[in-house]
Amino acid sequence: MRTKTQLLKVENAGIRFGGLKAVSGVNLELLQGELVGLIGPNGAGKTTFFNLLTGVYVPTEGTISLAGEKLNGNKPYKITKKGISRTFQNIRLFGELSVLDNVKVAYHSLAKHSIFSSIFRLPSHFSGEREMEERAIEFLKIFKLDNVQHEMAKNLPYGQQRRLEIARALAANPKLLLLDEPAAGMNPQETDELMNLIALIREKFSLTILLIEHDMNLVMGVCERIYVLDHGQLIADGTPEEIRNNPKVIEAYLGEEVS
Ligand SMILES: Nc1ncnc2c1ncn2[C@@H]1O[C@H](COP(=O)(O)OP(=O)(O)OP(=O)(O)O)[C@@H](O)[C@H]1O
Repeated sequence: MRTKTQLLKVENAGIRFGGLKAVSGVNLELLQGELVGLIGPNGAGKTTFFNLLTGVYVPTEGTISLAGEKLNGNKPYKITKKGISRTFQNIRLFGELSVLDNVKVAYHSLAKHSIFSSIFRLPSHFSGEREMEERAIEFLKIFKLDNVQHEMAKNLPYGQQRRLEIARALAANPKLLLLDEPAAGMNPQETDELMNLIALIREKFSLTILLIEHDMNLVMGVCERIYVLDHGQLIADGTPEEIRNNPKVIEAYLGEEVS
């Protein structure tokens, strides 16, 4: 059997806000191509952990490396370029821009053609722009959003906005995609479709995915492994079956409604 390469390595990472250790001593590893869940009760530190991975916060302890390269201290846009993209718990789209432009914006941040060629509208600018648009439309097709490409993002129904956010994150060509509660606010049918979509994009783009989700059916259904945070610390990791039966996890969730 071929061994998989390590993509993300997090060693003893944490952050404190004043006296509060929001995340502490986290060790986590993702292999290339894995689809892994990150769960935990409200306030456990999941989103803060994503903020550490993406450079929104600088860890006050530990190290984070992607493909062997240390990321600590890099600005978020640099970390995106190095290969980590994310979606947000509360959807963040450019509401006044079209669906297509929302995806193209992500390409622009990575575009090879220079500002000089853009300002002076040189041929290289137009070929770059055309290529970008074609690729963006390809993405929208995968997400079944090509038929609404000229709509303003803010006018899309909620489920489509969630899909657009994932499409935009993917357009940055990440190695690692972080999804923060992608099924929040979706009905069961939309959630099912989303599960299939996540499996499909992982396959198609050889992606590694880390998924925060409160919907246990979704997490248990698609993830190969799951990490569990509670009060900022990892209390368990394992297969969905192991996590389901782990007494520490059950205790952490006691009093919480597990959907
Ligand atoms: N910038 C900040 N300043 C101070 N405290 C913060 C900051 N960001 C997060 N926290 C605190 O860190 C803890 C973890 O919050 P976080 O949002 O990461 O939890 P979560 O697991 O994502 O929760 P939920 O499932 O409800 O989204 C909470 O106590 C929160 O109040």
